Amino acid sequence: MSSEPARSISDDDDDIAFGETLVSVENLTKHFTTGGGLLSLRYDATGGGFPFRTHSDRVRAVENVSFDIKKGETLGIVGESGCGKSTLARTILKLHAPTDGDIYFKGENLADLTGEALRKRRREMQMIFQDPQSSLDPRMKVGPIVEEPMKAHDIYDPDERSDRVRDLLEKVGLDPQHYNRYPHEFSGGQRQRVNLARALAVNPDFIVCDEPVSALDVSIQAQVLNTMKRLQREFGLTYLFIAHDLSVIRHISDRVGVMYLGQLVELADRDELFENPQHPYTRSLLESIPVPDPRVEGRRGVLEGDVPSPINPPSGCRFRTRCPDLIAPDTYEMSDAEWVNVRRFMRAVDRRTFTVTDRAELLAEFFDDAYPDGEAGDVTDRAIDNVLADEWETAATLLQERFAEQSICALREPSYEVEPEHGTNQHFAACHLNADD
Ligand SMILES: Nc1ncnc2c1ncn2[C@@H]1O[C@H](COP(=O)(O)OP(=O)(O)OP(=O)(O)O)[C@@H](O)[C@H]1O
Repeated sequence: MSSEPARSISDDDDDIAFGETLVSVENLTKHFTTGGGLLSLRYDATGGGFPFRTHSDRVRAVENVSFDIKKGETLGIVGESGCGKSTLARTILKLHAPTDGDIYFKGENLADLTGEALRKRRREMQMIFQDPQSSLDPRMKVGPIVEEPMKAHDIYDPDERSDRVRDLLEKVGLDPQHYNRYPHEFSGGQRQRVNLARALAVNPDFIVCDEPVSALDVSIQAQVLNTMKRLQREFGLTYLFIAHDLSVIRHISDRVGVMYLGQLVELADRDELFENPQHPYTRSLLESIPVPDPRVEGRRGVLEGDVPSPINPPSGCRFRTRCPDLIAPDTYEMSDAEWVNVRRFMRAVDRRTFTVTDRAELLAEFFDDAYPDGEAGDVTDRAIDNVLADEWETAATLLQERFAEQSICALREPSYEVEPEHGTNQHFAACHLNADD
């Protein structure tokens, strides 16, 4: 966390002390319903032209997410595209209505606020988006763009506002003389600085940054991130910082949350998360960071398989269908080596990643060192017969039902606290491997 700000420009009497909880997100859930609205009204070509309604799908974009953010800290949220990062950000700021769960800001439940109280909280919570170009009106000069939120919230008189704009332009690293320039006259990095000035114009406490440097050249990213850090110290800001790029997250965050398919799967201090990751998904993400020296060999490409649909996510742990550490079902007696082979065979059948000509070849490829006995062996035998008879679908279903679906990873949703090795803050990891038994 950055040190106590040298100067606070906040005018509030309800200020939260540095290091105390500013934002609390509790069991936040956001589902989108698609396909069942007006757009799904179709004309039935065979039935007299009356519109009929198709079934609707429920996209589980964010599910049961909880965390606190302390005043003055940066909480980074990382995850692959589509895992729900933007939806989480927008729901926290009430740009989407939550399906369930609560958001507390300065101890107040945002759901309970209306009118002036809600307006005030909205002013205190600002957002910066990924694309600095499209979030700036090309017909407006930069001065009025930065001034506009002050007008909207009716704060400061007109002279104060334009002085404040010039001051803010300087603070974000731009020339105050650029007041009369248009957005297209700036580079991408400069435009993101204009966005920062605009967000700061209304004295926020909390800024949600949704991929703010992803559209920028790598060489510019660090400069903008360093400016954001400096502004954080100067104005006592708290950031929720969303990115898919782990190096960006590592650079800016005090704590990091990892999202997968709408859920938070791990949350820990920055160093703890990067040095002692406890969720197989986090480990896979960290291992997929490109190695600068191509001669250094890592365990690369471990994130196999597609991300399942958020409309019908897997039961239990959502990462289990891709997890390299899926836990063996305790219904069978299997050695570790046997389970590793069964799991590899099951995944390969599911994804049809091999061709076979006969049983001996298949056994050599998957079960050279260990073949399961007893019931697990019978199931594997049947699956092999199915594959050899070109009945892949039957084999895949059999293996899924008898092995994958019997694992604790499929049967129970995981949620565990882990003893941190770095620092003393909470380390949360939603993986059954962390169950202490
Ligand atoms: N308005 C919407 N209506 C229906 N589905 C939506 C809507 N907004 C997002 N989604 C779906 O919710 C899921 C999460 O999307 P979201 O944009 O939050 O992910 P993300 O992690 O921010 O991805 P990216 O980094 O690509 O922006 C996706 O499956 C997405 O298609």
